[in-house]
Amino acid sequence: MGFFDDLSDRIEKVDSVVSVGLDADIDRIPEHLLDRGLPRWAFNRRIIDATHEHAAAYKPNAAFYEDEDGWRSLRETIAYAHGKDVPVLLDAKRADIGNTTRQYANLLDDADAITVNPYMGRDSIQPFLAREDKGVFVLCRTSNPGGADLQSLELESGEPLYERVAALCDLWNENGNVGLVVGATGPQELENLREQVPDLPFLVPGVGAQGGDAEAAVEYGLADGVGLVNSSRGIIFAGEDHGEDFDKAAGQAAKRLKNRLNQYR
Ligand SMILES: O=c1ccn([C@@H]2O[C@H](COP(=O)(O)O)[C@@H](O)[C@H]2O)c(=O)[nH]1
Repeated sequence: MGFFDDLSDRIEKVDSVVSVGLDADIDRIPEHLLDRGLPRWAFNRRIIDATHEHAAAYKPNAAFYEDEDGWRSLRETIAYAHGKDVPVLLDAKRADIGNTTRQYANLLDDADAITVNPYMGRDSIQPFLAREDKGVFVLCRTSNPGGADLQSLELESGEPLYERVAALCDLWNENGNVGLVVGATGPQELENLREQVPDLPFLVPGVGAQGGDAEAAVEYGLADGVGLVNSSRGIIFAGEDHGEDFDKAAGQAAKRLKNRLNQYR
């Protein structure tokens, strides 16, 4: 069983395509958790307890864990999510020359899937692609306002660069473990890409705090029912003003997003 088979089972089990983004920003974690040994882990544990019934996957972003306590928190978080049978996609956006990227690929020893950057070409992500049982989501058309600066540049053929990335990913998908990252803030690009690569599942960030198009995220993000629509801040900080009960609000936010997305499935 590969990552996308496991994800498909999980989606069916919880009737949800919601990816809960665990961007455990230490500056937004409730104050009463800050005196814990690993506040980000204490926070994530409560978030996972409150949201796992609605989560097709968890997506911690590595940026929020890149220090000594952060890596420990991340490892505990991944193990805890696995204890609840939820796959974990590490949003790390890695890639480098072969010798270096082989080290980055070790991140997949813990996580089930990862995001990678295609800018350095196939060899820079090959060690990830070679992990047949793991998912590899390649940045294609990102959700940020500057995403178009390079990704929408027209090549001589007339196609935008992001479409070339998608075409290459289709070729690189020899192990059936490749997906694309396509933001919900670009519904037209989502539609174009779905038509171009009908078999590749998408990770669609940008609904929630970034105001992306939830309907397009579902309509075009899923390939044969498989894909992920992510919200991070909109779920995990939904209870920011609720003190000790912050987790209940997160659980409700995850459920609300699940129900909203399910209208379009
Ligand atoms: O194109 C992209 C790629 C990745 N992200 C990441 O997803 C989450 C979104 O967080 P929200 O709080 O739901 O806005 C975050 O980790 C981003 O780094 C993205 O937004 N867009």
